[in-house]
Amino acid sequence: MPDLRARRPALSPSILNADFGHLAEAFRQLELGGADYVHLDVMDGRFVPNISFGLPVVEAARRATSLPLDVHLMIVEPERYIGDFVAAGASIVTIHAEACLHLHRAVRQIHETGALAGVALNPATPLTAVEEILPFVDLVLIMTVDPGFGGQALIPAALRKVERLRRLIDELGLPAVIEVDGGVKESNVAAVIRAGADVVVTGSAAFPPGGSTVEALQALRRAMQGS
Ligand SMILES: O=C(CO)[C@@H](O)[C@H](O)COP(=O)(O)O
Ligand SMILES: [Fe+2]
Repeated sequence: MPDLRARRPALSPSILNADFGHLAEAFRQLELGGADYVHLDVMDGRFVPNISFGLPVVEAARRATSLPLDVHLMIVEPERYIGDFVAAGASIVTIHAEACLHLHRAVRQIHETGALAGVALNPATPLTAVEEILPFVDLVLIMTVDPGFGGQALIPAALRKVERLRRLIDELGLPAVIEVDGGVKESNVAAVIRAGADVVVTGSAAFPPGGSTVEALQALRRAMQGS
């Protein structure tokens, strides 16, 4: 399992905006560009209005790359599929607090399967939704857009939530890392890191239409270092 605290700030590009006809090439580009993780956005058409992909793509990703797979489950009742996604190759399984009634049990289930556990919050969900589970998770994912689609603009108010979570985690001395997902690009990634992100997800910024993913990731990394 990856040591989430060893690589900070880390880059977890999402393949949502990649060319699905050439996924193996997308994984190669992410490795060449120096990605730390690969972010896989699983959407069920119920928790979010969009359907993306499921287990076969996670399995294919596992075969195509040695990078740790950071699986973001935007599905209702995620506890029903935790074992399957870990068996498919997920290193980190992140479930939404809004989608899961018994978070404590689900987080324990993720750990029992041998993966790292993350809990995600939508922009309108207050931090109190994760306060009680915070000591038990490896990662908290703060959505800076409403989930469901790539290419949306980051909601600036959501960064204030990242700042508050940073303070809370540091005050309590907890090991959980903060991942920020949605609308992160070269022009705002430094601000996202200054707000307290340990891991940043970039979807559309990692796969610019007609552009180079390797160059995009290198530019993001430079911007991250200038934070
Ligand atoms: O979870 C999601 C969207 O629901 C994200 O991971 C997006 O895939 C990120 O894409 P950009 O906002 O960076 O284009
Ligand atoms: Fe995501």
